[in-house]
Amino acid sequence: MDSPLRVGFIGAGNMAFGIAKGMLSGYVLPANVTVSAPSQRNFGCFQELGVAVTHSNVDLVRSSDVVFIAVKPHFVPTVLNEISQHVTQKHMIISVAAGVTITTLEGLLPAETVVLRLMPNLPCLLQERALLFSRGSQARPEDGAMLSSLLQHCGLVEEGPEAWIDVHTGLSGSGVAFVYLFAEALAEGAVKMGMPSALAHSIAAQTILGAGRLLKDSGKHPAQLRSEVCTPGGTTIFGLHALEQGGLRATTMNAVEAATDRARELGRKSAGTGDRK
Ligand SMILES: NC(=O)C1=CN([C@@H]2O[C@H](COP(=O)(O)OP(=O)(O)OC[C@H]3O[C@@H](n4cnc5c(N)ncnc54)[C@H](O)[C@@H]3O)[C@@H](O)[C@H]2O)C=CC1
Ligand SMILES: O=C(O)[C@@H]1CCC=N1
Repeated sequence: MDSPLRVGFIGAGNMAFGIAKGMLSGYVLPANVTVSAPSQRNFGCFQELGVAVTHSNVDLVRSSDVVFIAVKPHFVPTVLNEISQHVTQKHMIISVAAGVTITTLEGLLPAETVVLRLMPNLPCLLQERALLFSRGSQARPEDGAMLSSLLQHCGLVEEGPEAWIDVHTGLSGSGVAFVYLFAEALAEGAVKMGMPSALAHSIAAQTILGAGRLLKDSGKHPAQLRSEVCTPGGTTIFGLHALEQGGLRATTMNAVEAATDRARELGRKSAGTGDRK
C-alpha cells in the first residue's frame, strides 16, 4: 500500500486501547488512527496516544483501511449492520469479539469483504500479548501477513484455523483471569502463614512473571522446569502433592474447556438473534 495505512477501532475499550498502543510502536502513525464509541468515557486515554476519536462508526469506516471491531460480542451484529453499506473491497475488517464466527461476520458484511478474526488477551495493554488470528474466506495470505506485521511488536502473534480461536479464548483470553486467581490464592496462602498482604501479593506477581519468562525463554516443557524446582523430600513436592489432591490440574483443564464451550455458545447466539443470554 503506497499511502499510509489508516486504522480504525470501533469500540474504545481495553482491547482497542491495547492493540492501538502496541501498533503505534510499529509503523502506524497516531495521525492515521481513529477510535469510535458512543460515549466519551475512554476517549481521554486514546487522545493521550495522539489518535483521533469520533462518535460515528460510519465516519470511521469511511476514513480507515483496516477496521477493528472491538465491541462486546452482543453488539457486533448492530455495529456491522450499521457500517455494512460503507464497507468496500479496500477494507480489511478484523473482529476481536469472543465467539463471533467468521461465517457470522461475513454474513453481515458485503460479499467479498476481507474479514479476519483475532483473539487478543488483556496483557496486550503491556505489549505482552498472545494473539491468534484466522483468515476469512476472502482474506489472502498477504492479508494475514499484513495483520501480523501490524501487530508484530507486541508479543506472540500466530495464525491458525478458526476452530482454534475459541480454544485460544479459553486458554489465553480467559486464561489470564485463571492465572490471576492462582496469583491471588498463592498470596492468600502466604497471608495465612503470616506474611503481610501487600508483600505477599507483590511476591506472588513477581513469582508468576519470573516463572512465565523462564518457561517462555527456556523453551522447556513445564514438567521439566517443575522437576528442576523439586528437591526429593523437599518443600515443593509436598506443596505439589497438596495441589494434586485438590485437583488443580483437572480443575484448570475444566476451566479452559468451560470457557471454550462458552465462546462457542456465544458464537451460536450471535449467529442467531444477536442477544446475549
Ligand atoms: N477483555 C478481555 O480480556 C478480552 C476481550 N475480548 C473481546 O474484545 C471485545 C472488546 O472487549 P473489551 O475491550 O474488554 O470491552 P470494553 O467493554 O472495555 O469496550 C467495549 C467498547 O465498545 C464500545 N461500544 C459499545 N457499543 C458500541 C457501538 N455500537 N459502537 C461503537 N462502540 C461501541 C463501548 O463504549 C466500549 O468503549 C469483546 O468482544 C471481547 O469478547 C477478547 C479477548 C480478551
Ligand atoms: O470473558 C470474555 O468473554 C472475554 C473474552 C476472553 C476474555 N474476556
